[in-house]
Amino acid sequence: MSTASRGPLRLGTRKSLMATTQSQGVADALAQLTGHAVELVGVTTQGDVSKALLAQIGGTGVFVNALRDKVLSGEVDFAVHSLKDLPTSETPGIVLAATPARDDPRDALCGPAKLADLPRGARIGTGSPRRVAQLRALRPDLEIVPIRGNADTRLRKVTDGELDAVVLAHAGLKRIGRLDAVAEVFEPDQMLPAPGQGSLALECRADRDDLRALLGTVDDAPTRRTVTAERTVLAVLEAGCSAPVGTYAAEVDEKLHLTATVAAYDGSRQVRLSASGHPDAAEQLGRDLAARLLAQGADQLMGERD
Ligand SMILES: NCc1[nH]cc(CCC(=O)O)c1CC(=O)O
Repeated sequence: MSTASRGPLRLGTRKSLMATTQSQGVADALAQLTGHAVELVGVTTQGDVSKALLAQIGGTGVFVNALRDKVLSGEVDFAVHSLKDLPTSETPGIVLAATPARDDPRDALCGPAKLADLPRGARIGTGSPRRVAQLRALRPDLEIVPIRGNADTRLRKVTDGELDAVVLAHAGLKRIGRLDAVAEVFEPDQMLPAPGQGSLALECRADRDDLRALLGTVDDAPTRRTVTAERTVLAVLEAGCSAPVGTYAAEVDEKLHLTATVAAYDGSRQVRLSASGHPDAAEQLGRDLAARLLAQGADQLMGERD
């Protein structure tokens, strides 16, 4: 089956504004680089249908599986995901064909003031243990309120006065056109992002070599290396996207730098370590750093919950 003879490429995407914006960006880039028309196919995932279910089964994979099913059945040619929503385990029959150039990986505080200027006991909304733990380490006085829902819903809780601020990914806010809500962007030394945050993932069937090559045209090698280092830490720690694990990798002067943290859920303790290495040894760098985190008690920390 040649890709060229089958009409437009069908791109499977979730239907939210954030997802369709990022998918359209990929579609446009592919069309420009390869001359192939790309059409978006909206797919409803379990995570979109039921908030209760999302809470029950946890974040890992709920946004991903419905898209993967459509890729495997051939209903779509490939899918675009937020990389940080992808479990680290491999899926039989599916390959990660490309990671396009990463958007800003940092987290952002959305509200009327910077973190240091919020009043004592201010109410901050986030459902992510990683963000909870790092916020508590920065400002132990804050009241942290668990929230769910899409970015717009969360931002509305601030404008409605229910919360003083919320923490969201800068990349997502940019994609939905809401950077106006940002009061402060956290530097990695304040808050380490989720592994792969700000990156996209293009997945297709492993047996479609022609398509893999075509999708590979939008791959960005430095992004691939940095997210490989970050996600290897997560994989070795056997943690998912809802674990209190933060990472940040970047290439500077032809070296790959990686920092990772594992925090207790109550933010009382964190282990945080850094390492540098050759960019072509990203996986080894991640593995070694994870081993050092474990040696310093990372698994005990992750086991402690309030
Ligand atoms: N867990 C939901 C999710 N998945 C990806 C993003 C943002 C975009 C990205 O990280 O690529 C978000 C929202 C958020 O964390 O604020």
